[in-house]
Amino acid sequence: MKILSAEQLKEADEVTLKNEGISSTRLMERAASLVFSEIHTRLEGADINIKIFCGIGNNGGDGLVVARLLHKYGYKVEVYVVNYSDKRSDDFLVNYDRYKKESNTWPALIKREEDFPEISPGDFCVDAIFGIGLNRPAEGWLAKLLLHINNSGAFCLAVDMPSGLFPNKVPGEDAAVIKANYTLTFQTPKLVFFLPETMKYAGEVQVMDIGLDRAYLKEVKAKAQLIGKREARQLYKPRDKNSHKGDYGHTLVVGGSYGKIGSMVLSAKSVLRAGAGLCSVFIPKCGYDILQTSFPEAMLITDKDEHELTNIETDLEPDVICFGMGAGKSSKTVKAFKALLEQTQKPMLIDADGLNMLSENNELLNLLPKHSVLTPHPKELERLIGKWEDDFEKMDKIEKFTKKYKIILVLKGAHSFIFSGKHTYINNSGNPGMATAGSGDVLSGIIAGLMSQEYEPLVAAILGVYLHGLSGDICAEEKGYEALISGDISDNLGKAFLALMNDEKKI
Ligand SMILES: NC(=O)C1=CN([C@@H]2O[C@H](COP(=O)(O)OP(=O)(O)OC[C@H]3O[C@@H](n4cnc5c(N)ncnc54)[C@H](OP(=O)(O)O)[C@@H]3O)[C@@H](O)[C@H]2O)[C@@H](O)CC1
Ligand SMILES: [K+]
Repeated sequence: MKILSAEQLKEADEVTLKNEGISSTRLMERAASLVFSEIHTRLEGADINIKIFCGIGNNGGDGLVVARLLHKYGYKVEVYVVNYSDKRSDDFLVNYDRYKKESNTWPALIKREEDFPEISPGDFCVDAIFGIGLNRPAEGWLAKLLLHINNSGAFCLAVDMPSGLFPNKVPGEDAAVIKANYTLTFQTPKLVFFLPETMKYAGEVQVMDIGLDRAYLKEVKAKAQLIGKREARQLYKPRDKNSHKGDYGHTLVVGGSYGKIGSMVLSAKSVLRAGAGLCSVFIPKCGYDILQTSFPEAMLITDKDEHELTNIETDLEPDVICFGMGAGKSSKTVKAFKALLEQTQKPMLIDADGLNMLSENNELLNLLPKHSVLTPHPKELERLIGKWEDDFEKMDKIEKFTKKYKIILVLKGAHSFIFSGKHTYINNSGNPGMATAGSGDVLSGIIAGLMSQEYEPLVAAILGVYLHGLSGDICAEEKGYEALISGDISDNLGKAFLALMNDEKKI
């Protein structure tokens, strides 16, 4: 699903009005009616106090439509107009009158702290103060109102965006922003719902299709795309019945050092679980028994050194090399890595200590084969590209980095981001149970395993990250977050492939 900017959404709004020949009031009615339906479906006529806070722009107009419809259906509604300015939008005014007519009451006006209503923890608040039109931080009594809603302990549903959250930048540290429990957002998700610094504000997000112009939505160039099951499924290549293991490629997994052979077991297993035809493993001698015993499906080659990688020599011609897990970064290993890079033309997957070696020996970056996939977590990323001010600057820096070295970068996190230089893809599978040792080793194996099956590196990265998260979701259903360990993610990858093609299953 495309993630559009506020400017693009406004343009889509205008194109829709023109092409459908409808008024903006009609479009507001359509959008806000969906919000009402969603609330009505969930509350089922419950006898609770609903407090609706409306700004004076179009987000406030949406709030007034919701208020009118809830009132009509017999809900106990109190409406507060947050009077931060006298410049009311036309559709706000239309719906202000409609609300008054429907309810025979005047909404309460909030223009200073003394006007704040008491909010009980059992109340249901609707935040329709600001949407995508926020252009400066909320200040003074307005900021206090946002915090008053947050501190009330009441359930808060945000319309389109939590108020105080900018669509295109990170709010300052002391900024007042609504912390919504739930956000019903119009047409496309907003980028800030997925960035580590801002994702806490939106709570659970649901996208409402308000029927903006299809042709516009199809044509518009989105800066980022959200990857859910539908998008991931389109990337999957079904197997030909008449095929053999040679058709699914050969991955060579290189890494490991004394005490860190487990990471190699996890990566290598995941290579085959992801469907690669063959998997060879190159490790220091000390890992021989461990690997042969725990993963007999792999072919094994050892370094001359007992404890670390010193010379990665093989006669193999793998389709992809997955490098770095548990490798350490001694000077001997750096030398071996350099020699490996010099011999390799095909895109590689580089993870963990492979990334750390790149950060400490920048000249190696120039040796990376084109379209290689790097899979850092935020700390490894910082070592690679330096510090950033906020998530937006981080994204800019990553874009430049990926363009400069012609690589693909997977930034691991609650929502992993995949950067191709031109586009950004945001993964929407996975859960907090996956924050566990070895989870990244499994991901490297999955992506490399897909690369060896002739998935383009970018496609392998996007599909691999999605499947990794989906498998984690399946594991979490069975085991809960705490007990989930990374071997489970690898072992359940088969179920993830099945779930990818299965509409009936919830995940
Ligand atoms: N996209 C679509 O297709 C549809 C969109 N719809 C809805 O429209 C919403 C966007 O509405 P909107 O443009 O009127 O902006 P909104 O967020 O209500 O802000 C209002 C005004 O607040 C002001 N202001 C800003 N910051 C401020 C501050 N810190 N402190 C004080 N004032 C501040 C600023 O005015 P300024 O003072 O800068 O002139 C701004 O214009 C969108 O989120 C969705 O809910 C649907 O109805 C239908 C389909
Ligand atoms: K809002």
